[in-house]
Amino acid sequence: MPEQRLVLASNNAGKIRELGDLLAPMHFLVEAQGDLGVPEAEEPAVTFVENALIKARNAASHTGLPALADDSGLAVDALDGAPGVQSARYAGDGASDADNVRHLLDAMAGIPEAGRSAQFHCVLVYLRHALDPTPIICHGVWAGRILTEPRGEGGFGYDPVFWVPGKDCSAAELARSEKSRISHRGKALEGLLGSLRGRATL
Ligand SMILES: O=c1nc[nH]c2c1ncn2[C@H]1C[C@H](O)[C@@H](COP(=O)(O)OP(=O)(O)OP(=O)(O)O)O1
Ligand SMILES: [Mg+2]
Repeated sequence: MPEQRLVLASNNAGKIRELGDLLAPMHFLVEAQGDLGVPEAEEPAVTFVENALIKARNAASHTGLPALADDSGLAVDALDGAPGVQSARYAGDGASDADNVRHLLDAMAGIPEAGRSAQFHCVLVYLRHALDPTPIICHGVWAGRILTEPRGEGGFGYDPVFWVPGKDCSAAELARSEKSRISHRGKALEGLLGSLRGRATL
């Protein structure tokens, strides 16, 4: 089968790595939007699904290619779901992963272990073209707990402070393949690939 080009509507190197791994067995030639000159989209919405649609449509309209976007983040129960869709800019515009992690640990100072439950969410949107009226939309959730100090060198974002129950380590201490098997992103992509396989045309 010939390879179908697909633009990944993300500028996050960690996501691009993980999505690339997971898409490798499919007949896609995956290209990151940054390599195709796609300008970054604003993410003005209050839901992951709306932001993911905006990012996918932006990439599809600038390239004329099918596009896959990922809008994701961390929801902490003790913070009423924050940082949520603000996860990437929790410590302010242009914040680094380390800045955001520190801001989160400060916001949760003094909260005991039993009150530190949290979930990662990932919404993936696949558009065949910018005006595709039937996007594929998949949502994956990963439940865990927020540590009091970072642990591990792998992954990205909030992985060093996300404790994975059942694995007894942080998400940053998991092998990349193991994280992808159980993560919010891995689960969302599993759903997406199932929907794509059921379609006559990609
Ligand atoms: O598996 C994950 N492990 C750790 N942290 C994670 C993960 N998945 C999302 N996150 C965090 C990173 C960022 O703080 C926010 C996503 O924000 P989000 O706007 O979707 O992505 P982004 O701005 O980094 O890249 P882009 O919009 O170009 O795809 O949630
Ligand atoms: Mg973003």
